[in-house]
Amino acid sequence: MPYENILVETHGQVGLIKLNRPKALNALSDALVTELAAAVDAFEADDEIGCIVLTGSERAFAAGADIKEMANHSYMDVYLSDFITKKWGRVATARKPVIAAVAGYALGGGCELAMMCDFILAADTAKFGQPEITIGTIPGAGGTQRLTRFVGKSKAMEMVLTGRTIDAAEAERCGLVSRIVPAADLIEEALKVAARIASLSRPVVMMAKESVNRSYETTLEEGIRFERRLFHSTFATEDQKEGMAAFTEKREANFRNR
Ligand SMILES: CC(C)=CC(=O)SCCNC(=O)CCNC(=O)[C@H](O)C(C)(C)COP(=O)(O)OP(=O)(O)OC[C@H]1O[C@@H](n2cnc3c(N)ncnc32)[C@H](O)[C@@H]1OP(=O)(O)O
Repeated sequence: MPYENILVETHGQVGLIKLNRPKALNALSDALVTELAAAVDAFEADDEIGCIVLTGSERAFAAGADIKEMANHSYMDVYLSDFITKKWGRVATARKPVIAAVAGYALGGGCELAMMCDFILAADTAKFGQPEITIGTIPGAGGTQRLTRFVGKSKAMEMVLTGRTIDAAEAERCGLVSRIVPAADLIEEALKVAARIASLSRPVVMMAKESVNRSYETTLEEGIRFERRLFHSTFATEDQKEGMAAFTEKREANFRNR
């Protein structure tokens, strides 16, 4: 599929998706979100790819849903089409790991998109916020739910009720991002981390991701039971045998994703 609003590259076993509407600060138009979902589908289906990096430009990861496109939607338009449809959430349902590499603005749907990824690497220029309240609406792509789980009720409430934007340092302090890197090194660092993940056992990486994600959806007791079952399952893989043999034999593991 030819893309007009994103750029897609492969770097070894890493798939890179770059949002590319520079004149609109990567505002998430319907066309862009459709292309993004298709690119994630393609990387998920590609056996060569073990990890995905999602990024924007130096100025903006994404400045939110496309306000100009949605401004005149009626209630019936958004209700009947279930606006913020399933394709918005495609990143969140990816089974392969997805890293958000965020520089500049990640606002509204942009912040929500970053939070759908498995973790966020932030450039020192990154700015996060949910400013929907300032344009007469509320977050609609998971912001009130995911942000609260990341940063806790008090900061999420302040951000959602005032639209206040936080910088990279505050985002790191409150656990929204895993770490901050200089803007000039962001993509290189994200690709390096992604390549490391992609070099590990793919099924075991997927189990680890699934288990961490379960912690958001269940009780501690159920989550620990779920983790134990997946932990047991790793012993049915060839890669667990290879990984532990390689440790014992003091050599690099050669995972075969089996
Ligand atoms: C997912 C759901 C349910 C909701 C949402 O996401 S609602 C959107 C939330 N986001 C926002 O409210 C942020 C809107 N943008 C801004 O506040 C500013 O653009 C800025 C603070 C990010 C940057 O300001 P700056 O002065 O540096 O740049 P601008 O001249 O304002 O923007 C450049 C260019 O981009 C267009 N733009 C920016 N954001 C959006 C957007 N979300 N939707 C559509 N277009 C956007 C902006 O209009 C301008 O283009 P023009 O010069 O052609 O008007």
